[in-house]
Amino acid sequence: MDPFTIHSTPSCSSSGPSCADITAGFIRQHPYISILSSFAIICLLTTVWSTRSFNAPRNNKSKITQPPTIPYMIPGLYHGFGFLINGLAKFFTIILREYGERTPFLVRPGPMKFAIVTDAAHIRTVFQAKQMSIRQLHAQIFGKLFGAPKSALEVYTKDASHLPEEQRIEYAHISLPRRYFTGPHLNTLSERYLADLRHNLAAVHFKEGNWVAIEDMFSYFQRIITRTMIDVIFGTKFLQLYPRTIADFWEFDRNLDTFSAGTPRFMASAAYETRDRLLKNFVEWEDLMLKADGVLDDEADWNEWGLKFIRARQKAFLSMEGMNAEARASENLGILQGSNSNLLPSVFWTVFEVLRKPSLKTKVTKEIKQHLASNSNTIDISKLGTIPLLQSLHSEVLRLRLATATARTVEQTDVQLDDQYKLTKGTTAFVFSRPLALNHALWSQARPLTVSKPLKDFWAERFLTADGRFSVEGISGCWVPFGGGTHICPGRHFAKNVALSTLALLLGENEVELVDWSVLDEVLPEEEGLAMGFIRPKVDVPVRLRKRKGFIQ
Ligand code: HEM
Repeated sequence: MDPFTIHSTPSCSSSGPSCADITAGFIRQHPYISILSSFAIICLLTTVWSTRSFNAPRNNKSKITQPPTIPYMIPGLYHGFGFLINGLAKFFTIILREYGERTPFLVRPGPMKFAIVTDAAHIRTVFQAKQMSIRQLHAQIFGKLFGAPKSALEVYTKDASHLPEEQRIEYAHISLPRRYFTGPHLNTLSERYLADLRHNLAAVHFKEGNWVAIEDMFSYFQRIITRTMIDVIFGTKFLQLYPRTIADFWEFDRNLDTFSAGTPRFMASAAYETRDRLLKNFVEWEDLMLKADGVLDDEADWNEWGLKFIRARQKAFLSMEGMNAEARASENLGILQGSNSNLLPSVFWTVFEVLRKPSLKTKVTKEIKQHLASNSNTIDISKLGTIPLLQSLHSEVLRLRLATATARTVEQTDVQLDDQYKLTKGTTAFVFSRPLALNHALWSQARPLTVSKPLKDFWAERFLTADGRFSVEGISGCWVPFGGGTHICPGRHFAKNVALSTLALLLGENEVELVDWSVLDEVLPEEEGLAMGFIRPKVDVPVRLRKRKGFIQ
């Protein structure tokens, strides 16, 4: 065949069928084309319309309305697709990166309505509003993330005000942690942590006089500190029975987004199997505890089955209708996650920042030496937590290296955010710690001294006042790593004690050095917009440790 011959193709000519006829015939033969093109047109129009309404200036300023909804493509589904494919953390990260400057606004993954607030006054309102609660969110979290059975979810949402206090979920979630993570209980708990950490460090490999190389400080901390936290909270029996828990927990934690997006089991079977194993172990462990004579009523702050706090919770759950063994196991998985997930990076970055700045290391070591317990060369944890420099160091780590999210849902009447916007029933407001932590205008207005160094940089002294005191006065609205209001993290004092006593133990009882200074520039990723989670070191940080003879002199 002549390669240059132009072959005839169906064309629109005056003699043959018209263009419209050909198109109509084609569409009749392929009806899905018309459905797809109608859908594309609807999406296009919806995008144009929703973008215009999001950007439109507010004409009627006297009318209080809901915040605008960020642009979307598909009516009814709104932003549901992005939510499903990305999971909660990535979804919010993308949204904050794009619209973070324009809050408050609404995001709507399908039937849910989320409000994003970053203004300090709005956040105060959200934390304090009586009409907002955490109930709906808890039902979601325990159902989706921690695998609670459907039959238990009502416990989180139904009104239990007619029941005795001990049979309400708030008793286990608010009253008990407040009681057992403060005052004398906090001291016992923190001492226990320090003793167990010392024991676990010694058990690994430390001998006086020998340098021990650690290839990656982050995974080393993951193993040793998670072990210590589990020994303290759930007792030493737990890891004896289920030694795989540490690895399983971090595998579970890595997959939180999979669970929050509601990914079906067949698409993430390994993640679900890991969670099943953790839950099964908690069920079995509790069963053994309940069979052990007198353990549940033991008044000691700690025994080999864990903290009194855990036993008191188990007892409370046993009296609540719907909280069966599986539901109690998900609650324990929640405690395992809540007590380790953010804690680990906070300890890692605290130690890392001190090790990489020799002048800070010298100052911190001097403070630790000055605050040893009287008459002995051991660490006095309650004193440690009052040293201004260490308090500031810890707060700065939480400000810059963690990204926490807190949420509350409007239960009944509207909540007025300001003279323009309100949140209506069913809206869940999200507060993210990180956009606030990096908001220069807010910090400089609240306390100008805090921005003497750029907020994107780590500055251990940021929270010190001109006369050297530690204070969050004026800046508490921009620093919310622990959430706020009634549900503010009850473990925050313990978290501080853990981070600072780990640092003091490492520096005081050991010599610790970074091995490879050349990796320092590569450790920190650019994670400005991260909405939830923590800044993970990009490369391994090798260190070496040598046990001192006694405590540092
Ligand atoms: C640096 C470490 C930690 C951070 C950044 C952190 C952060 C948070 C945040 C943001 C919340 C939600 C607060 C709210 O809704 O307003 C929370 C709740 C909670 N945290 Fe922590 N947390 C840490 C360590 C711990 C530890 C060590 C424990 C216990 C041993 C703990 C126990 C809890 C509990 C039980 C809740 C639930 C409170 C409730 O629902 O009322 N946390 N935490």
